[in-house]
Amino acid sequence: MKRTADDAPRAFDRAFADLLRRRAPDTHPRVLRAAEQAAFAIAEGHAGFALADSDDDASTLRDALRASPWVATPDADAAADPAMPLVLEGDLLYLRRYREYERRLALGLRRIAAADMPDDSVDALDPVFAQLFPPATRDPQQARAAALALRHPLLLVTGGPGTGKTTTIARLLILAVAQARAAGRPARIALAAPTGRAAERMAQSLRSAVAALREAGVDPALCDALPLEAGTLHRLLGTIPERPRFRHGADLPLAFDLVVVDEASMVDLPLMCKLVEAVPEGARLILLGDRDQLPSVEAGDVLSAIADAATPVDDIGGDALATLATRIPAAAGFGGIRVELRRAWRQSDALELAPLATAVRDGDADTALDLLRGNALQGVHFHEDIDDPLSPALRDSLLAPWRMLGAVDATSSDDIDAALALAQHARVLTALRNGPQGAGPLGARIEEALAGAQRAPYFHGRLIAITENSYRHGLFNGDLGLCLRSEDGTAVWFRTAAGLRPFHPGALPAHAGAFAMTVHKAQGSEFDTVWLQLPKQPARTLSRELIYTAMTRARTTLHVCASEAALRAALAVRAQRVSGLAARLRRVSDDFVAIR
Ligand SMILES: Nc1ncnc2c1ncn2[C@@H]1O[C@H](COP(=O)(O)OP(=O)(O)OP(=O)(O)O)[C@@H](O)[C@H]1O
Repeated sequence: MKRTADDAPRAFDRAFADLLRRRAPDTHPRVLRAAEQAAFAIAEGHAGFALADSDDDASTLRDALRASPWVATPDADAAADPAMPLVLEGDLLYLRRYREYERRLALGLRRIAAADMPDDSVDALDPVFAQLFPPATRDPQQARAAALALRHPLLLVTGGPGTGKTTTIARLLILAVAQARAAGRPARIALAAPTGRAAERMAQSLRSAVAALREAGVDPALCDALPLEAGTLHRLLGTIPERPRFRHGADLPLAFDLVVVDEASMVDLPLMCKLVEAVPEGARLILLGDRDQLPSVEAGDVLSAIADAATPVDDIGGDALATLATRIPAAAGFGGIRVELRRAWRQSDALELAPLATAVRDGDADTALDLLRGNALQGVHFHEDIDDPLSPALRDSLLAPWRMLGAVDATSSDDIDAALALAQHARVLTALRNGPQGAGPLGARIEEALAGAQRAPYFHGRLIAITENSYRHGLFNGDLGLCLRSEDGTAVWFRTAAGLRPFHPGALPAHAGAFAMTVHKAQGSEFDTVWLQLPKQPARTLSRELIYTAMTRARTTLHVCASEAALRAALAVRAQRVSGLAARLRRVSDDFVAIR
């Protein structure tokens, strides 16, 4: 991926290069340019700058960097000299800080994956396993994932929407609890996700999966031992006000034996590093996610890199737990195991998304356009060349659910609860924040259409979203609030962990209008109806992962407003990130396998 004029480094990146030049005026301009690119790479979501992307000849640049006093060239596992701001490893130039995150993350993952697991016999668990995964109706990948978790400390469970990740985790946790009980150990389990919304969704799906298992006759004592709450990773690790570091880390590990992280594709490099370092010796880590979704906005496409380095498992056969739970030799990987769930189980008569999602994921624009234009997919509507969801043809159906909010009576908590559900029913998703098809201006125009140009800032029926975590309020990034007027004045209502709660608008943490939001912000959420509005002109943020993520947020109805040109441009781009993590995990794996 060659860089183009519109992804030029920012003033900040230039200032960094300038600082190096002022400190050592004889620094080669080539090195300064590369330093600027390494700083800019972080802003673009990469872990480092690939020399192959430079305008300079890569081998001349490599030599210049090696000769520079600003550039450390340590061994893969060794810490870089803190006096040097840049690190060159292979053909990647890193800012030292991010190289250290990547190195520490690789070491941490290797440590977790190499841990000895108690060599419990699993024979006693056979009846539970048979009950959880009745052989006649079992999805073999789901059963494998659950069985492998008994003997592997590092497991990735990947798959698209509705492939049964939560269903599998519920069963896997029951098995893990049964395993711990049989061995007389406590089962200390933590459930976490990168955002409050994703954590809440994880907990909800898990609760309903466990309720179904209970109904199906699974031992209530096992069901009762499962955690029913999930929190954000920040909460799990323990934020310290005004400080970037967490309470838990290598020196104060988490007090859990099994940590399960949902929506792991959203976790960035620094956070994954801190999480992994806080996982105690001998504990298990399970990462769940959809690797085709947009990676985190911040540096790293961490889940993809770990998945690439992990050993894929889909060929161990047999029906018995003991066979399935075999420890897989880590010959080709670093000890991490990956099970990919492929079958989509969610039955929705309303929305037939799978063929379109697959075409988008594979970047097959011809098929995607045929499917959209053919109008044959249940629940999917294509509005070709429409660059405004408020245009006369669409306006009424877009606004209909939100117009009903105007009539809500804010005195009855049942009505408020129903209104909050209704408010969350539909959402406009955009690729951009600004510009005519950006979330900001579109959201403002929706508000105007609902409440007029002279509207009160917190008009009755306005939907807002919290944009920061506030433990004090019990409100988290992505939480949705509905503004309602009553005799007592205007209040913004939220569903919090403590139930339905009103807040005074002036007392809220940072927030923004929420009728329209960017796809990035919508990650980890789902809506009955999604209106995806693409920009009129092809834009840099477009990628097939962005379109895939947006489309898979829809539960029953998907409207796509786009031109052929914008769709084709988006599907031609993969949101891939430059990262040394997979290579680092594979390289260390050689030593690791030799040691084992
Ligand atoms: N093996 C199975 N047999 C029957 N139904 C299944 C099976 N696995 C999953 N399901 C059903 O499919 C639906 C989706 O499953 P689940 O919520 O576990 O998927 P998920 O991968 O976690 O989805 P998402 O990422 O979209 O939340 C649920 O209704 C679940 O009951």
